[in-house]
Amino acid sequence: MSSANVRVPAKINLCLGVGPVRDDGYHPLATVYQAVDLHDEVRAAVRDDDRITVTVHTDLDARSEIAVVPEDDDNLAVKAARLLRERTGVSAGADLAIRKVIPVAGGMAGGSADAAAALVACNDAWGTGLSRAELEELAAQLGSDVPFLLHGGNAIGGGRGETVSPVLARGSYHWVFAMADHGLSTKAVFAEFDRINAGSQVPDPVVPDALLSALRAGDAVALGQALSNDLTEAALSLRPELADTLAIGIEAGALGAILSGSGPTALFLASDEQNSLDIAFALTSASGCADVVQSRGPVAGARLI
Ligand SMILES: C[C@](O)(CO)[C@H](O)COP(=O)(O)OP(=O)(O)OC[C@H]1O[C@@H](n2ccc(N)nc2=O)[C@H](O)[C@@H]1O
Ligand SMILES: Nc1ncnc2c1ncn2[C@@H]1O[C@H](COP(=O)(O)OP(=O)(O)OP(=O)(O)O)[C@@H](O)[C@H]1O
Repeated sequence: MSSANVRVPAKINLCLGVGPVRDDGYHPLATVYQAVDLHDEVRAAVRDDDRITVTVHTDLDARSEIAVVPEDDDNLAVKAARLLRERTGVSAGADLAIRKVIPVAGGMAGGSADAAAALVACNDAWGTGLSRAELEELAAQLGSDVPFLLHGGNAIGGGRGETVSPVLARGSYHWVFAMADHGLSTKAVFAEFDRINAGSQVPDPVVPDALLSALRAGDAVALGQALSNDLTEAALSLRPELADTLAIGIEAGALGAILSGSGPTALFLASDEQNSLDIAFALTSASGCADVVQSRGPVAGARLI
């Protein structure tokens, strides 16, 4: 029986501009995504019958939220496989096996990553032969972040996050991630953003010029200063202790610190390997911080291995 294995990265948002809520409940975004070296793997094995099953394997048992990754049709990887099957009319089923490393509900698009990986894995295992562009169309239907996880590298995200366009960027960056011991719901953080901004005029979001020129120049110091996230106030309102985590990393010499997407993962830009170690060491003692990971970015998007 044919099978395919795909490696897919987590994402961070170097900036996350959020506009006023749209009629469909989503918010317009202006973001710069970066794919980082923290990967899930998804294997698709073709079945004789038409069932699509999923199993999730992880070493992340220190973080209890792993229990909430569904091993049924609610798993985003299964939804991706079903969508591809509907689109192509293929009749086969698949057994999906996810090796989970990306934190769950951490603001690093873990579920979206598995959906992107499942599209690439099933497209190969079933021999359905859709192009990258065709897979990106399906990806946008699965979630705001999914198209970027196919793309990888650095990219500007528009619309509700699903439109991805290239950005001129140089350099490889050292990141430190502080994973929280409890996830935050993306939906709840956007709802808190609306609550905080009720009655005020939220401007249309933009990608800051300072961030684009820092990336063009490959200037880590300037990038550290340009990092921004419009969901910070909302996420801190729901999880005030994250402010302490951000402060600890800055105190340890980080070039910049922000929450990843809707949080609660906090991310820190380090100047080099030694600075990254110093920040990681300082964070291990932060309360509410379940794990600290050193990483690099950018890396490629979902790829067959
Ligand atoms: C916060 C980010 O991670 C930034 O990259 C993404 O916007 C979230 O992407 P995602 O998890 O793929 O989000 P989706 O599955 O599309 O949406 C989850 C929920 O988040 C809210 N949501 C999401 C994206 C967006 N542009 N506006 C929203 O208001 C909506 O309530 C939605 O029901
Ligand atoms: N394959 C999957 N991996 C993780 N979570 C999944 C998956 N499929 C469905 N889910 C559900 O999606 C919820 C959000 O998980 P996810 O890890 O994608 O959040 P996130 O990283 O905060 O997302 P984002 O950064 O895109 O906002 C989980 O609580 C879980 O119930």
